[in-house]
Amino acid sequence: MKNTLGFIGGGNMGKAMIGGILESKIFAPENIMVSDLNTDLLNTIEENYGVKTTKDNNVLIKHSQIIVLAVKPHICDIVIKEIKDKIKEDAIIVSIAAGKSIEQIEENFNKDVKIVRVMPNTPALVGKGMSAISSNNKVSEVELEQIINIFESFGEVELVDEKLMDVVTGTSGSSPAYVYMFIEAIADGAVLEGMPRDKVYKMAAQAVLGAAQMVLTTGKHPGELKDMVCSPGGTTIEAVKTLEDKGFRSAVMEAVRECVKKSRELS
Ligand SMILES: NC(=O)C1=CN([C@@H]2O[C@H](COP(=O)(O)OP(=O)(O)OC[C@H]3O[C@@H](n4cnc5c(N)ncnc54)[C@H](OP(=O)(O)O)[C@@H]3O)[C@@H](O)[C@H]2O)C=CC1
Ligand SMILES: O=C(O)[C@@H]1CCC=N1
Repeated sequence: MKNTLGFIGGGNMGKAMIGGILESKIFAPENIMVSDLNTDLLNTIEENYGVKTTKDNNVLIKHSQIIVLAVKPHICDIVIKEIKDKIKEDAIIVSIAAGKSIEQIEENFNKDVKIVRVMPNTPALVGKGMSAISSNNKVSEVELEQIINIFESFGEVELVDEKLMDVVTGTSGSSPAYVYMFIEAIADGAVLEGMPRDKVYKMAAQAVLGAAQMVLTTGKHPGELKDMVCSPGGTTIEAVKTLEDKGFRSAVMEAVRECVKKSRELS
């Protein structure tokens, strides 16, 4: 039972985490189990990752010390109902469901359970995840450390006050989607101007990667870094003016706000 990890739900986020964890080698494939309703998906996961799979969530909880709820938020209630009577006392439940509060999960279990709430993101798959973590008071420091180690194996971790979790969803949980749209839009602009499509995604993505790395490593304000690209009377400031005219910042801020609102509604 020790050091066994189970994923209930082998969809996009479950697979991204499994990929990141296996790459870092903190768990051997035979110590990871995935349960899902979809047999084809389980077969693919077993083939690609070499982990154990089952269609029965109660088989999974028997084999796993740490159980990640990686199903859609409304499915969590159904899954908890299914497993709550058989859950072991020392099991740690890790919920990654958007908008599901620790209190709601405790109510669903209706008994003392160790619960950690995490908001990860899909770049976990390539070791560049960002995860925010909160836990209830049943989780010991050692156990929390164990969970932090798992999420640090595929990226960065921040401990946050649970009341900020919905904001985290809008900030790092969902934002990879906004960034992919941004990359796609830069690429489409380049194609419009005659660049072959096979080159544009690399160019746009590498620029985004490098810019993000600049924010993380220089400690400079993003505005200062932007100013460093804008030569006086040059090309970039023309682009910046157009983005301002079209409401780029406001659109992104509104998008984050709507995302956070939806996450709050889920609770
Ligand atoms: N995707 C992301 O970027 C992120 C997602 N999350 C959270 O992760 C959770 C999963 O999201 P995501 O991976 O995108 O969703 P997916 O729909 O891709 O994956 C969920 C998986 O769970 C399966 N499932 C449904 N019911 C059950 C059940 N009763 N028992 C076992 N498995 C079941 C689904 O099967 P089927 O499709 O057949 O229903 C599906 O394969 C959500 O709560 C989301 O809020 C958090 C951070 C980021
Ligand atoms: O779209 C969603 O609901 C999930 C939560 C964060 C990212 N994807």
